[in-house]
Amino acid sequence: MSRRAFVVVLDACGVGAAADAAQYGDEGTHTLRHVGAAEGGLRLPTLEALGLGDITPLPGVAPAGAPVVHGALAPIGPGKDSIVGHWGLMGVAAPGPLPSWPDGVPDEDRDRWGAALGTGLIGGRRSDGLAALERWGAEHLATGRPILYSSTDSVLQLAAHVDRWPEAALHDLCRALHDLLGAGAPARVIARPFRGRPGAFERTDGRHDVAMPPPGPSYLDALRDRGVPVHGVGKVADVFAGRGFDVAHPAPTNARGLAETGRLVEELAAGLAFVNLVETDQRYGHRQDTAGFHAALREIDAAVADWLPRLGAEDLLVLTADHGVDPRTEHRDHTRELVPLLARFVGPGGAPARGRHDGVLADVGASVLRWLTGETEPGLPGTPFA
Ligand SMILES: O=P(O)(O)O[C@H]1O[C@H](CO)[C@@H](O)[C@H]1O
Repeated sequence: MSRRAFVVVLDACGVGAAADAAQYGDEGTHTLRHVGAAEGGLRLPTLEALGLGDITPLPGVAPAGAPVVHGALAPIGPGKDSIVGHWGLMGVAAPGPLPSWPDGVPDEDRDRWGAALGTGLIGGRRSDGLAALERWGAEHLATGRPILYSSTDSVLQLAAHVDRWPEAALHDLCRALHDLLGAGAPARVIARPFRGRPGAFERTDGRHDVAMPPPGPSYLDALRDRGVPVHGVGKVADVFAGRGFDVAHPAPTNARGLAETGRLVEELAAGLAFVNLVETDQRYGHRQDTAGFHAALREIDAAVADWLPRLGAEDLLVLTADHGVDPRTEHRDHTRELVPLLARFVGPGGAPARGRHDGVLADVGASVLRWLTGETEPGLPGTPFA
């Protein structure tokens, strides 16, 4: 059997507040609806035809005549960032809240860490990433000390100018900080290299996430145990600390991610391609740039239109997300939301499978395992829809 599965994560494309969103201050959030409202309606003909507008009412997106399997999926553990979202899709939940610094890192900790690393650190506040560059970039250039900042997520970030810190050296420094913090480390320490001059700093494509391994086995491990090849595109292999992946294809931009996915649609002989398309989060979502967000969605829509005719009866395509980043919130952080499910595959009768499936993120991993191997993994959560 040479079955294939493509799971494509449209980063941060939430479809409405999760049941416990109030605990995160995220009542009433709905990323895609509010992006659509801000842009006078979403123009996404391919996703519309698949059934995006059947999942939830969205400005500009009509219900489809014959939607594929579609619904909304809820998170399976605490948190609302990429790492817990991607873990959740593959059946792993964080056992509890992971270390975070929503009020910033205390100065004494920042200075102690900086001394232990031998570099010194500046900043330390909770900050938007681009604002952090403008606030501390000149001081960083003058001192060489990397900029430390936090968010509401279990994340610490180190930003450094490429003239001061080659990207590889910054990646090593993030690994060193993660190791230094040991059991108190966040889920991720993220390297944010940048270039340019004050007032015109810009990030490079050299982002790197140093992540804690998932706290338990995932559907990726279940696939590998059964000899199924697993490919990661974009940051997905990083957020699993590489665990469960045979091949990682870098994709710092959506253009790269879409091109890599198109190539895998063409060439992958068998197995899973697990894809993250980062720009609706990193480039547009956190910046509350709804026009950019919509343009990125339209590029994805066009790519999906290109893939669909190249998929056969042995192929499963899942379009989903990991969390939200609602542009209407006062903060610019992630939002605790349900994520969309659009699953295109041929059902037992030989016709395209149709119908509604509301469940949890882990249903994606359960479906991939069953699609590719015919088996289930009783120790992991999730109900297959395929
Ligand atoms: O503002 P930037 O640096 O993009 O940071 C964002 O990126 C982190 C990882 O997704 C989040 O925790 C959020 O704070």
